[in-house]
Amino acid sequence: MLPADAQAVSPKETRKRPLVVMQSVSKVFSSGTVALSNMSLTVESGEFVSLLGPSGCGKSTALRIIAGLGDVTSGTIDWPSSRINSRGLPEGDIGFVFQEPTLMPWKNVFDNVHLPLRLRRVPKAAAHDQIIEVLTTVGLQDFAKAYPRELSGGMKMRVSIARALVTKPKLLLMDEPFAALDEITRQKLNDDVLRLWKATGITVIFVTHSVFESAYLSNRIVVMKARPGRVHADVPLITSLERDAHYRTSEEYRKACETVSHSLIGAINSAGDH
Ligand SMILES: Nc1ncnc2c1ncn2[C@@H]1O[C@H](COP(=O)(O)OP(=O)(O)OP(=O)(O)O)[C@@H](O)[C@H]1O
Repeated sequence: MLPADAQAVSPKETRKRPLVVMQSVSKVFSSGTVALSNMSLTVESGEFVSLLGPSGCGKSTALRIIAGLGDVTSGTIDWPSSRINSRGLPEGDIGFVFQEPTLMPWKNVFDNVHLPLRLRRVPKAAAHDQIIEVLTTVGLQDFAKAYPRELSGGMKMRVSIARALVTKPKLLLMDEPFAALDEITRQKLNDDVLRLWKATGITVIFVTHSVFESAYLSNRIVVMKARPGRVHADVPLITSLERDAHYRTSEEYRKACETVSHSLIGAINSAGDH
């Protein structure tokens, strides 16, 4: 007979288990700025969630708090399906991709990607296969010896993604990673991230200003509003269509963009209302 707790969880429910639960989180900086007020958000394993909202609505603050890069003023962050380490973060790590690639210019691509493993005292030789594997995943296997100055903006961002993935995290947090790139490169990287997400089953929380980007990538968009930052709407985006070049010109994508755009306008118009 199964133990009682095993009986209580069907396989479907196991898949749907929350990975991270933010409950009534508020963040007030020492300047007095209320960046977040009573923000609640549950993200389940395997979701691709975008946080979308106007500048200053607290998207980056929320992401940094989830990553353990900042503390909360009140409220809680829980990881119901993970073992927690001494820093209050889930074991198995979190990958973080910033808006800037933040590579070390004096190190080559291989060494830049090695960094998170080096911090865990994994020597280069032992990490070799893992690093080449993740570079292959982002299409940079032939650039392991190149230096950041020899790479395009899109390639540098791929290195940054490889560095975030090299520890095989369960959760990938991306803070407007492609905002500084040209449209074509951005679309290519959007496709790469989607491919990675599908291949690995990783959970992604993606911060963006772009309605079009969020509607292309996500299966759920959390629209935020400002003054103070909080959730305005939670928009599920379910489609049977493959997210590819055809999807970008489909009626379904156009409708998704329209729905999300209306929600964002509502968030902007009601900012400051309580
Ligand atoms: N370290 C900090 N100290 C004081 N105020 C801060 C700090 N970081 C962010 N803020 C303020 O908190 C609010 C939310 O900022 P945050 O960067 O989270 O918003 P955002 O939605 O990510 O904005 P953007 O889209 O412009 O990056 C803003 O008013 C910002 O000025």
